[in-house]
Amino acid sequence: MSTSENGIDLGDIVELTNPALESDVELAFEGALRPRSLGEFVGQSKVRGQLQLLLTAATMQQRTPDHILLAGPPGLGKTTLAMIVAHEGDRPLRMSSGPAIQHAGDLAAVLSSLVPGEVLFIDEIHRMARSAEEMLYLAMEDFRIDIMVGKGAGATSVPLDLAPFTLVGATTRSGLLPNPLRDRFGFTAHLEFYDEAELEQVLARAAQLLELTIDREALAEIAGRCRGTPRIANRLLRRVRDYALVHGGGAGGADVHSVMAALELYDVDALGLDRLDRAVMETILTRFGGGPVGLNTLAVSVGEESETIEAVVEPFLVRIGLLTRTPRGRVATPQAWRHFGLSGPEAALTLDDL
Ligand SMILES: Nc1ncnc2c1ncn2[C@@H]1O[C@H](COP(=O)(O)OP(=O)(O)OP(=O)(O)O)[C@@H](O)[C@H]1O
Repeated sequence: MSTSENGIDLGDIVELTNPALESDVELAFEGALRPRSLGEFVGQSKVRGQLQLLLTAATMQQRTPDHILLAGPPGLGKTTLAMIVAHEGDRPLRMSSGPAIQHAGDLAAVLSSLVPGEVLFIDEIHRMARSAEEMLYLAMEDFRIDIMVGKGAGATSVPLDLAPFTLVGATTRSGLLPNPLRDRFGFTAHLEFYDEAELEQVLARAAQLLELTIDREALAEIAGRCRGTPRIANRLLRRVRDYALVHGGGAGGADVHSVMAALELYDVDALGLDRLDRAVMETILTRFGGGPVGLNTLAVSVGEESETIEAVVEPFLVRIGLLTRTPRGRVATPQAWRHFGLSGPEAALTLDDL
């Protein structure tokens, strides 16, 4: 089994070839590449500095760190940071998610079994049941919950003390969190998309862990196409590694030509737009004359959940200047018309043309 310089076992990841295990392999791959300390975590320097201060102060005072909310689009490192919070303070970590907490009882079971100082990570915290949310208010503030015993007129609430813990909540939609919950976090970190220099660092680190030889030009080419997102950077790197392996006769090195060929094969264009990004933009441009078009209409037209469009697709398209959000709906920018090789709203097709 091969072990990287950082002591991470990669052999079991590389050796798995059964397609049925592909998603497990992806997960293992993601896990193996996760930075384990704030020092290893690339980019987000402001957030790193803020977290470092919060964690150091808690250690100096020998108390549990304040509750932390991590907000931002998927794949920017929220889960990784939650793990680092636990790891840096040498604290146990419990992982859960909003969709798994559909009743107050689900949350009570988790909270009542926490050990002192434990870090509780709740991913997609905006999707937790309202009744659980209310229980969480008291738990976060007083490390206490009220358990209802009995039913109807005879029901009584019994207070239950909890071990002090740190809640790390992650959300892609911080706007959906009720204010009372948001206010109970001692610190909110807003994660931003990564710039290309940072993504090159993420990729160089991952290539080293994967023992893949790749030059700077090739790293820059991938960095420009990964939507400002480390998860996508790592995923594209994996496809490039496959390509280099197959077409390089097993030598395993990658250059800019193998990067371009691999990414073209997987339909990742020069701006890093993927199939869904392109479907959204082409729908706005060709079916709706460039917009404005409402979110729900757009979602139905491309056959995707409106939540996915809003949280995953749009932030990136807005960031790279292809889309603007207006009160009347989404509008394609002149840059979008150019990128898709169309000459302007007058070139839009009518519905009958499609
Ligand atoms: N700053 C970073 N430096 C290096 N690698 C990173 C960084 N941020 C994220 N990654 C890598 O990107 C992958 C995805 O990160 P992570 O799972 O933490 O994202 P997330 O924000 O929790 O996503 P989601 O919202 O979908 O749960 C991980 O494999 C991690 O190794």
